Amino acid sequence: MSHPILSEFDIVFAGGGTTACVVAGRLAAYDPSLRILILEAGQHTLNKPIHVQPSQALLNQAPTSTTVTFNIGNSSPHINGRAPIVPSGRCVGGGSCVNFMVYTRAPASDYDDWGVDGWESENLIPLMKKLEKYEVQPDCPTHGYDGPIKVSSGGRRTGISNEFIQVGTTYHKRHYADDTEDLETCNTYSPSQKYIDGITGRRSDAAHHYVYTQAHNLNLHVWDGKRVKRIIFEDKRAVGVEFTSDPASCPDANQSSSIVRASKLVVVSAGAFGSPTILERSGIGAEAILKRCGIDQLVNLPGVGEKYRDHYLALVPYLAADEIITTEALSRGDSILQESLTQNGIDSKIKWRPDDEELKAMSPAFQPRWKEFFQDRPDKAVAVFTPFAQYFSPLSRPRSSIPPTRNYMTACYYTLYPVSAGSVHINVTEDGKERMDFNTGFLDDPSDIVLLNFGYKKTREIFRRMASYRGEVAADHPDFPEGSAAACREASGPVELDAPDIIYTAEDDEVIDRFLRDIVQTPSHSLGTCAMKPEADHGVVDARLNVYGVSNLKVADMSISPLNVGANTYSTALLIGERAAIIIAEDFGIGCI
Ligand SMILES: Cc1cc2nc3c(=O)[nH]c(=O)nc-3n(C[C@H](O)[C@H](O)[C@H](O)COP(=O)(O)OP(=O)(O)OC[C@H]3O[C@@H](n4cnc5c(N)ncnc54)[C@H](O)[C@@H]3O)c2cc1C
Repeated sequence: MSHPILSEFDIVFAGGGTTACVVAGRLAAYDPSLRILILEAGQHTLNKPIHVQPSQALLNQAPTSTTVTFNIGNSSPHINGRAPIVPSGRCVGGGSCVNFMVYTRAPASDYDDWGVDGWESENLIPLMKKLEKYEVQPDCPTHGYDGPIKVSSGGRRTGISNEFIQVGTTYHKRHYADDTEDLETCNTYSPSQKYIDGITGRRSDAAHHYVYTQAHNLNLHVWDGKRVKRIIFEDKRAVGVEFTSDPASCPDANQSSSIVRASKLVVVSAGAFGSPTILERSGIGAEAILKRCGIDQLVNLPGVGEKYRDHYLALVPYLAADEIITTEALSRGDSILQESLTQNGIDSKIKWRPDDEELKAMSPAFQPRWKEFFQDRPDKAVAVFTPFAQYFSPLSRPRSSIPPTRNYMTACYYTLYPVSAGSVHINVTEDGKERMDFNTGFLDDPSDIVLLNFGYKKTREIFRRMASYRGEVAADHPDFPEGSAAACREASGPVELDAPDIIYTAEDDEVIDRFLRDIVQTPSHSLGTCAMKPEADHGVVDARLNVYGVSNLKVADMSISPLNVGANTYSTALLIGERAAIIIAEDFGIGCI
């Protein structure tokens, strides 16, 4: 089939999300004569309130939203037969323009664990500093102060964050620190900072801070609403990209294919879902998968689409006192205080590690994982606990009606290094249509439910001691048997700090596990499907991000992360972008700033 050849560029990016914007923006600044094209399935984000105003973040996840893709996983018995939904960004700037702006960074040792030349933490820390402007506190040695990405408290803090810290440092007996994002500290209560510009109150995303700032550069092009089908090769050398209009973001556009040529490089940067599927459509992947889709194999890389990883999130709401400040009005669409426009409702947290007593109280199914992975690594947290100052129902339980108007607070906790892993591949249905074959792997390994179970109990103990606690939202908690000491109900106030912990029976534990398998969901931290590791170890790209077996083709986004990271993933996506820009500049002999 022949396609019209539109044009030629030096570099073409397949996908224009977080990492692509960092790489393209940096390269355009390093060498303004480079002809760069970004092909992005979603639409432009420039100055659109839904993307720049923090309080509107959740609107991107409304059921009718076209700014995210709702990736639907296969149903699994480990989550009670549910087909989980994992949103990912679909717009210029990708996840960075729709995410929840929670600022966390992985321990430096996570990057050393990757074991990849040039990606050791000592090489990456200068890049972490280069990318950020830490507005919270001056003179912190691991933070940056001149970078494009602003980090602040978001201004006004919601009422419950101090209560969470107060109970954490007394009842939960952990210390407090102003900053636990120094790449080392964990198990310490702290404020939670945000990817929000403290001066303008706007979201700090990759599109506005790397690409739209280069608007004067006529060699940097962004074509939105363009879905990349595959990479075009000549003798295993990537020379171009075939694309159509994206049917979701441009439903009325002509769907015929076009080709654009890349004289120097194609960078696949379509995220943990888009990147492996573009490679597979281009003939790069496992033989059996390509064969079932009728695609001729160009390179046998069985690692493509494998080892999908995420974090596991539970959202458990509580009733809260009438007099506190929440962001409840935002979710109801009520008129809100001007200061709340720059909020995301998350103001404190702990990156938690269990102590001996807590470990003893958990099911022994977690012990081998603790010993093998966590015990001797004091900088690795097992989960993040954070209070959210409004009602938040799990993705799996859409409520038919808005909950009664009153104040709520939600315990959000997510586990950081689950053992379970999944996969992302293409498949073709009987009617010849392509669909994604996506296994999340959620809770496949028995050790993973243990931490979620204990997280429910521990966050409940913390929440029921917070001054604003007024009981549980029973419909969104486990349905404990009648007479259980754990039964959920409305309360007139908190229990005393030294009140005894709730005692759960074996039957209660089963109910909690069933509940968690019903509600566990993604925090949208998908990664790992085009891993940067040796080819023999099912790797897809080498240390310089080159796809094995072909030339002029790199992958740069969260899909290259060879292992999970102990943090929300925007920080790592930005970091991969900064490192990729340097690698490409070096390949091209361009000096970097
Ligand atoms: C709803 C949500 C909330 C999150 N909250 C937080 C948070 O609070 N804090 C945090 O640190 N992290 C958060 N994250 C995670 C973080 O934003 C992501 O890890 C990060 O943005 C991923 O960057 P990426 O470059 O790998 O992929 P993306 O930013 O997803 O970019 C991939 C881009 O490729 C495009 N694409 C895909 N396929 C194609 C194709 N075939 N053709 C053309 N384009 C294609 C997509 O439209 C997308 O724009 C959140 C993510 C989401 C989705």
